[in-house]
Parts: sequence; C-alpha cells; structure tokens
Amino acid sequence: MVDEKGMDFPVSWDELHRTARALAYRLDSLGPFKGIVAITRGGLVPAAIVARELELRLVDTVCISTYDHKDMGEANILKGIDGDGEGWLIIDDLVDTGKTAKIVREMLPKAHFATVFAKPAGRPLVDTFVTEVSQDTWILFPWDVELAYAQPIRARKGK
Ligand SMILES: O=P(O)(O)OC[C@H]1O[C@H](OP(=O)(O)OP(=O)(O)O)[C@H](O)[C@@H]1O
Ligand SMILES: Nc1nc2[nH]cnc2c(=O)[nH]1
Ligand SMILES: [Mg+2]
Repeated sequence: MVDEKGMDFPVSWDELHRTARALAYRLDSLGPFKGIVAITRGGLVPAAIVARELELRLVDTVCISTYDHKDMGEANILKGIDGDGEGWLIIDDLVDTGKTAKIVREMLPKAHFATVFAKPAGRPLVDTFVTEVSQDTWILFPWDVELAYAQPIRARKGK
C-alpha cells in the first residue's frame, strides 16, 4: 500500500527471523553482554531471537510508546531501568526518526544499541543494525498483519 507515509515494506516471519539472526551474528563478536534490554513492544520478538542465539537469559524491558499505527505522538515512557547500561545490549525492531533511540540512549548511555532495521534519520543513533530502508518506507511487521485478499497490481492502478 502507498499512502502519505510512503510505500509499505512487509516483512514475513521467515525474513524477520533470518534478519534478526544476522543481527545476532554481528553482535556476537561485539560482546559478551550481561543481558538484553528489549524496547517494547517492537523489540520483544527480535530480542527473543537474539537472546537465543547469544545464549543470554537475562532479559529486561524499557517500555516506550510513541506511535499509534503510523501517527507519531509524544514518547510515553511507561517503564525505565536503573544504571548506565554498561555491558548491556539494547534491542529494538527499528529506528525511524530516532526519537525513541535518543530517549533510550540518554537512559542507558553505556549500552550497545542494536536494531534490525534502520531508516536514514535514525541511523546515526544505532551502534549495529542489519537492513537500511528509505525514510519514506513503512515497515509492516508480521505481528501487525493478517493474510487477506490482495488486489492485482494493475487493478490497484485503475487500469
Ligand atoms: O525512531 P522512532 O521515530 O522513534 O520510531 C521507532 C520506534 O517506533 C516503534 O515503536 P512504537 O512507538 O510504535 O511502539 P511499539 O514498539 O509498541 O509498536 C518502533 O518499535 C520503534 O521503537
Ligand atoms: N511498524 C512500524 N513501526 C514504526 N515506527 C516508526 N516507524 C515505523 C515503521 O516503519 N514500521
Ligand atoms: Mg517500539
């Protein structure tokens, strides 16, 4: 779908699993880490995959909500975390504007911040990521979609 936020970029469970494993592979050489801080909710599934691959069993959360689907609002910090993050690995699904990443980095300045996807505006705030997508792309994660009828491309263009 194309709307004012740009083109949707749907990601399947398989693709997400493969890309999160690629992230774990890169992070393995940057550790060892004490544990993972998952940024809810989007970071939960990638954090589970990375925790499995890096054999990390200590997993905490920072809970932040910024978007209502595609609409950005004020960042609402529902749960923070103590300490400066030294030795910890922060995992989120993506950085877009970098608003969430900036808050988390200020909260845990010594942690390593990693995401599966990065858009250009947020990219400088991430230490490690795997796939860059353009700023006007909206990533659709498998937990946000269901299988449904898709109109043929020609019909969508009204031909
Ligand atoms: O770089 P930004 O512009 O801050 O956008 C990135 C953040 O937006 C999404 O979270 P959202 O606030 O939608 O909450 P959710 O993870 O619960 O879906 C996504 O999971 C990132 O955490
Ligand atoms: N699912 C999803 N959430 C976001 N939050 C900020 N940008 C995005 C995006 O591209 N996809
Ligand atoms: Mg999020």
